[in-house]
Order: sequence, then C-alpha cells, then structure tokens
Amino acid sequence: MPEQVTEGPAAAVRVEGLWKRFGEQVAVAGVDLVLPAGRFVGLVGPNGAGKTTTLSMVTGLLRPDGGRVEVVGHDVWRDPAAVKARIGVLPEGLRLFERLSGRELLAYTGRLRGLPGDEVDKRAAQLLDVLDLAGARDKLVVDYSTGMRKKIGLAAALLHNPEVLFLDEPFEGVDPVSAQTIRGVLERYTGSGATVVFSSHVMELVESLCDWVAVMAAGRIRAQGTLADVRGGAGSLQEAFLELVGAVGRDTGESLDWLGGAR
Ligand SMILES: Nc1ncnc2c1ncn2[C@@H]1O[C@H](COP(=O)(O)OP(=O)(O)OP(=O)(O)O)[C@@H](O)[C@H]1O
Repeated sequence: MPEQVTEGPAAAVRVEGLWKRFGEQVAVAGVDLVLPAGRFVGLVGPNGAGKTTTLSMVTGLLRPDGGRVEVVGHDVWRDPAAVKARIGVLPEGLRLFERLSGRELLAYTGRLRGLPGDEVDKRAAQLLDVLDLAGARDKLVVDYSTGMRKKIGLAAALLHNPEVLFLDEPFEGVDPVSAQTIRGVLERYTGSGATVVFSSHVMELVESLCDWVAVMAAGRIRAQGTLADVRGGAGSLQEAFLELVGAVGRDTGESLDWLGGAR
C-alpha cells in the first residue's frame, strides 16, 4: 500500500505543475512532487533529466515559468525570506567566497544567517572538527580540494540548523572516508526529524541512504514514493531505474565495432 503524504503539514516540499524552458529546450515539463518531512529523499535521473533545474526552482535560485513550490508550508516565490531561513542548500558547482579561510567563511555565513557570534564560533568549530576540516580551517577556500569544498559547503548549509537540506550531488569528488562522515552527519540530522533532499546518479548510494525516492527523466517525474514502492518487483533500484527511464535494451556500445583490440 503506497504511503499517503498528500495531506497535512507532513510534507517538507510540495511542488505542483512546475515548468522551466530554456529557449527551445524544455528542462522541466510539469513536475508534481510531494516529499515527506523527516525523510532522506533521493532525486535520481539520467544526465539532463532536469534534477538541477528542479532543485534550483525549489530552493528559490531559479524562477519557474509555471507552477508552485511550497517548502515547509511556505510558498518559495511569494515568501522567499521565510523559506530561505528554513532551508540549507549545497548547489551544484557551488560558488564560495574563495578569499576567505574555511573558518572565516563559516563565521561570515553564520552572521548573515543572524546567529550570535559566540554561537557561530561554537558551531563552526564543531562542524570543522566533525567534517575533518579543522586542520584546514585557516587555509583559503580557493586552495581547498573538490571534496573539501563540498564539505565546507555542507558545513555552511548546516550552520543555522535548517529544517530541510537540499544537496546537489553531495558525494561527487568526495573520498570514501569523508563520504562516510557526511553520511553520518546527515543520518543524525534526519534522525532528529529534519529532511534531506539530494540528487545523485549513484543508485547504490541512494538505495543505501534514502527511504524515499523520486525518479526523473526528460523533465518529468517517472515514479515517487518509498524506496520499496519505487523499486517494486525489480531486484535493485538500478534495475528499476533503467526500466523507468526507458534505458533497457539500449545499444551499450555493440555498434562501435571499430573500437578496441585486434584488427
Ligand atoms: N541555463 C541553461 N541554459 C540552457 N539549457 C539549460 C540550462 N540549464 C539546464 N539546461 C538544459 O536543461 C536540461 C536539464 O538540465 P539539468 O542540469 O537540470 O539536468 P540534470 O538532471 O541536473 O543533469 P545532470 O545529471 O547531468 O547534472 C538539459 O537539457 C540542459 O541542457
């Protein structure tokens, strides 16, 4: 029996009829989503499916051509300040203040969020420690590696203890040890009732982390629900995904008969 999350305040995110077009290209073609609060939600889809465009519109970074988005009961485009106070965002290709050190970046972010200075210092020190960035706290962000940038971006997104955290490909470029740390932080966060929404291509990761999944392809939602519902009768999320996005039976390189070895 699919879980009902269409009524009441239990939805962290509610999206209705969302559209976005870039010139001729329709990136998001009428997306409806209801993401329940307190879950670890995975948004998955092939390259170009519209995941980043959808997350950008849901978090108030990109204006939709049509449709509505509500986050924790507030309309993202009518009441942006209320939404932005309650969410944390780690966008794709995050632009950070590069000429600040990690510690300064968190201090600045905390003050922008209106937190008292001593509270910012305390939280920043703890986050730097947990994310294994304490040794790099005085290094300029411009000199951080890709994985370190993800981690400092995550720390900045968590600093004000948001109700919903949106992460675009949070594990890309992150080593397995850091991935495990990030995972622990996020599991603790959702365990306390907060919501994580993240996009990823890595099905095994989504399968092991998420309890709620939305599958997107060609600008539309192909399936959404609990992991078990979306996986259905398939052996794994990967198999269900390939079926849902219509990739089963596709040429996987057989036509490249000129490629490789002996001639
Ligand atoms: N600023 C833009 N201008 C023009 N086209 C865009 C723009 N942003 C996205 N698109 C197009 O919209 C479609 C959806 O892109 P989007 O980045 O949302 O997909 P995605 O699911 O996040 O892909 P990936 O997994 O590869 O990051 C693609 O066809 C892309 O080329």
